[in-house]
Amino acid sequence: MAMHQPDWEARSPWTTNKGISEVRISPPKSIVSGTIRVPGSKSLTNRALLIAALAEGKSQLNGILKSDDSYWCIQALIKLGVSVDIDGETAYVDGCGGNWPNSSGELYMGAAGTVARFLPAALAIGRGKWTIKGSKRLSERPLAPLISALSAQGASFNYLEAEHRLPYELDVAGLKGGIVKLPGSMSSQFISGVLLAAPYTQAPLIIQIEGEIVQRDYVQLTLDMMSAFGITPQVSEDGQSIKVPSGTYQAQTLQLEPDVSTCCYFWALAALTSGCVRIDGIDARKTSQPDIEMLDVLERMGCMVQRGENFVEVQGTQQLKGGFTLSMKKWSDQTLTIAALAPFTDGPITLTDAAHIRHHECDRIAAICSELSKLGIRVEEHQDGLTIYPGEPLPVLVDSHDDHRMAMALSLIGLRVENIRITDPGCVSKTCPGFFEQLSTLGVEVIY
Ligand SMILES: O=C(O)C1=C[C@@H](OP(=O)(O)O)[C@@H](O)[C@H](O)C1
Ligand SMILES: C=C(OP(=O)(O)O)C(=O)O
Repeated sequence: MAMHQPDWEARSPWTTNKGISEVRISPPKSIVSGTIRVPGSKSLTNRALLIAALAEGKSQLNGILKSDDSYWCIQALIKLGVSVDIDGETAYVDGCGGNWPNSSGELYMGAAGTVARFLPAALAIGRGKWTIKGSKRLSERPLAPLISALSAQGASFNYLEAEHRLPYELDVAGLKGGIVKLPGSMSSQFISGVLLAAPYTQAPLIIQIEGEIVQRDYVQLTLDMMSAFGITPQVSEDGQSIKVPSGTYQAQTLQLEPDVSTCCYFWALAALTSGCVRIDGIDARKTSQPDIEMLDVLERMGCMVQRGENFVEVQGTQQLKGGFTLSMKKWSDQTLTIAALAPFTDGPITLTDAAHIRHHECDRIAAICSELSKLGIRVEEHQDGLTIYPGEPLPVLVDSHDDHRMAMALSLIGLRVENIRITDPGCVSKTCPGFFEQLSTLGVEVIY
């Protein structure tokens, strides 16, 4: 069967494993017990970078993620004329105060949904003409609701290939403000994207959200980051309307949290190996990153979880429990992780409310069903999720679909079964370039 070809152009200089066609994963030879540090959150990094670029003054962002998604965000900001200096995991951003120094050029978004959805509104507050391009997959991912909202606000989109898709030319001369209506059922990122630029519209802006929002907590992450830089929007009691005051973000020095979505693979590792993995730098009771919900599910499966003030430790168990249904609406990035844990539990697991992940880095529902089937695991595909049955995976070659989360989730199968082969391990660099290295540090056999 033909495997998905990587989109090499979207891999940044921060990628790892470039050109390596497959990786082979086998279980650790001894009990896993370790403490690790996980790189900064993609969601926090790209929000903080963009807000710092729009702010007045010089921000210092500590603990940034250095991955493809943040690289393309930084490159776009540099092309807009903002100075961004990286020293280790710290970014120094000299904000433009809402006046982009440059007004034209070509901007490449890589494969980053956050960049493609956050940047257009921020560009549209200024005057200029930009050509916006992205990876092949990003060019298939939905943008229409954001484009309609920005068009009604005064931005003009000229599509170079297909309507409402990347690549396009963007002609901008400021955003009017007032009421903006946006649906939230396809992606929360459209709402975050408009919010981030909203303090700079000509009149104060009010977002009216039509219907429900998937992964709503990511909108809260946006609101929290805006507040940290001095602009605090008001949210109506029912959560459907958000009023953003006019103003200018003020530069900050911030410490960003580790990426909880990445942490989940390592907590799942402990779960699957009866091992113990502690991750420093996370306070489970305080973080707003939605994927922290994974800890409750691991407990439900029988793991022991210790939530410390600045760490989370997961201790696995001999037999994981299954036999339940979970809604993934609020934290759907972990759908694939749970699907990879499910074969090793004692009962079927059904994951629901995740239809929108068909529009992520790949059609994630179809992709995970296809790869679990290749592994000999019984799965049923639903429009909005899947059911996975317990089983014994076969040692076969599986396809990462050029999707970091497919690769990281599928690698969990190799913690229980010798010689699980995964194509294109380099795709993890979208959010965690050091993923396989860290697996290996914890004693997992990783062979290229
Ligand atoms: O705003 C963000 O940082 C994100 C929002 C979510 O996307 P959608 O709301 O598009 O599903 C999530 O899946 C993605 O990994 C990060
Ligand atoms: C959906 C994801 O990414 P993006 O920011 O490209 O939407 C993801 O990281 O799982």
